[in-house]
Amino acid sequence: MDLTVRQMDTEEFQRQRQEVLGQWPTGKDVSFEEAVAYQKSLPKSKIFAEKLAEGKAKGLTFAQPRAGVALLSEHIELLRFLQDEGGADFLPSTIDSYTRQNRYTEAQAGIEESAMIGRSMLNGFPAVNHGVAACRQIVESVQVPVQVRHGTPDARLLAEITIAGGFTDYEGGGISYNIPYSKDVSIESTIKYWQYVDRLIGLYEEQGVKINREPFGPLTGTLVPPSISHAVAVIEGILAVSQGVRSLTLGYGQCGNLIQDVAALHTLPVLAEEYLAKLGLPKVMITTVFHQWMGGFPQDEAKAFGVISWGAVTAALGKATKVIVKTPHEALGIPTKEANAAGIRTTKQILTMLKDQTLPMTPELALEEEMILAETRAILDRVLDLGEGDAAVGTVRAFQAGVIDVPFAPSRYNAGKILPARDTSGAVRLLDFGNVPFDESIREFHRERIAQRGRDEDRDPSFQMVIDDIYAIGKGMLVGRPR
Ligand SMILES: CC[C@H]1O[C@@H](n2cnc3c(N)ncnc32)[C@H](O)[C@@H]1O
Repeated sequence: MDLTVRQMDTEEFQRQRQEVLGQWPTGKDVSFEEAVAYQKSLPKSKIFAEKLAEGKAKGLTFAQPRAGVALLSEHIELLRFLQDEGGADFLPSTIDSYTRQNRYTEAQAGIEESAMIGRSMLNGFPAVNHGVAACRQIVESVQVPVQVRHGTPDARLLAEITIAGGFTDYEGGGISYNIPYSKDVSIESTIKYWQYVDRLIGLYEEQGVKINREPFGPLTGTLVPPSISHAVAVIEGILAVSQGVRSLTLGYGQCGNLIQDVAALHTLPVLAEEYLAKLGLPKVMITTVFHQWMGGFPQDEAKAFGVISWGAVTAALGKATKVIVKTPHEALGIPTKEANAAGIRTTKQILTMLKDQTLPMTPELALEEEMILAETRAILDRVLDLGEGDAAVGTVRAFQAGVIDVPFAPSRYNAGKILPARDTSGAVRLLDFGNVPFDESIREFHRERIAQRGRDEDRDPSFQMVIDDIYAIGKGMLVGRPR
């Protein structure tokens, strides 16, 4: 395994670059020097890292939707609507599934079909096919910073084109865009692909261009315990900073219990700073992003707004820098622009009402923070041991050993031995620990709380609880109580 966490050398980067820019005709429009000049021509109001820094300093929580459609003019119309009618503080361009799999020929067919039929036949914006000039048209058509949101294991060409196109933030990572999104792609290969992405951004940073990076926190979005998602987020932060990234937004997907989720938001930046320092990496700007519930949603729109609101409350009380907004069409599919804007307005109403409130420190909150810190440190320390100090090598070995194990992940590189279930207060605990390196005191903490739920529900803790929890929110509950 020639994988290493060390910064990619220039020769290797340039060798890959020739291949990457040749993967689709639009790659030929990318010129690094010209793109640096274009990025530097952008007003500060369009630089993601600048606005994030301002929000962090002021203790604000910003709202950002997901959104993407096939054709450029419709995509611009959609983003402007979400900015003007939704009040979005940041805008996305959610990339379609074909592009995420580097299937640009099918993306092209989707564009042509959409133009013919008059509606989007893709589930996102095919940025590679549209190319650099089209991305710049998007950036120049809106007033707020724009981010690339996707799920791409090999995201090298997408990064080249969208960053040259003026996007100032790039989501994803070699773990978080592999394990939840692929079945048969090795972790080593995607870590390497993403080291290219992060090295490209490092080269922009060396030219004075700020590009923020946002590892994908929620992973499978299904009962992922904070320690697992935090371990992945911190590792992807380490991998990115090692390649020259200097601005990170670390993410976490809502689990649903307020105390646990606020504890997760408090501890994530603490852990990132701790491990970046431990590895002697430079200090970087760290912000947080909270994803409103990523699991199954109620079909009923009023109930969906309830779920959206609960996520907004948690983001506000947990002082996340940014919250990713869901829509009342979540259970149905790609939302209309009206539904998407409504989700943002609902969220911003709550963010504004709660901006002067915080959740007080209580013994329960302190205990949750202590547990998340202990659990995540146990995982990260084992990863570094396995890698003999190299976080990249350690990550590959940690997945092989089941030390990092993401619940309900499709990847065959994921052990899939751990089993999460909610305790009686709705906090996500582990019913089965698999091979995650938790000591007896941590295990007892989880076992006792799940046992208490069993007593409350008059049933033995079992896989049935997990199934009930997965369907619970769609049925209007949080904890999947038996009939
Ligand atoms: C990470 C998965 C989330 O992204 C959302 N999503 C995916 N594609 C789009 C899209 N094109 N427009 C709006 N939301 C989208 C989807 O609803 C889900 O909540």
